[in-house]
Amino acid sequence: MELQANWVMRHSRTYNKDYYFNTVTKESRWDAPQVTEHERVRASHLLVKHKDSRRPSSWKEENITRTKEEALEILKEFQRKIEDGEETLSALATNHSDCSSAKRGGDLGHFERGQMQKPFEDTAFGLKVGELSQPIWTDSGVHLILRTE
Ligand SMILES: O=C(N[C@H](Cc1nc2ccccc2[nH]1)C(=O)O)c1cc2ccccc2s1
Repeated sequence: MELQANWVMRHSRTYNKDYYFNTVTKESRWDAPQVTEHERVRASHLLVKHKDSRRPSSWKEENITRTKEEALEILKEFQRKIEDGEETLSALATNHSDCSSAKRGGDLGHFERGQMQKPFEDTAFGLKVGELSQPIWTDSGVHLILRTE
């Protein structure tokens, strides 16, 4: 089982059982300190909506009529540019994201679990800082997510 940083398992001869020792704080415990996953993350995203999106409208386009397939093709082209280092997600989100966060380079700020649509949350919490997601679908459309904190 993964231990939190600086914790090591030791064996107590007095009680003949294992205990846990923090090499930095010198604290010792009988119970293993569980790894608590990060409580909140910060992420930016680029959203391409389609005609069946929850709100098929954006600052860019009053009435969005593209199909889901077209939205995905558009997003995959953005993904290629970001992965090739040709463009940044922030620059592409500013000009092309159908989310109002486009005005902030796609930055959504910090959020905890329970705040965003589940597929988005699960993907964001599964990313390492600096990692870009694959295209993911929510009721809003198809997104690329970049975890920033
Ligand atoms: O829900 C929003 N915008 C929707 C589109 C959308 N749907 C999302 C679903 C998950 C994460 C971000 C998402 N953005 C819209 O503009 O139709 C948000 C905009 C902003 C702006 C700043 C910070 C948070 C948010 S959440």
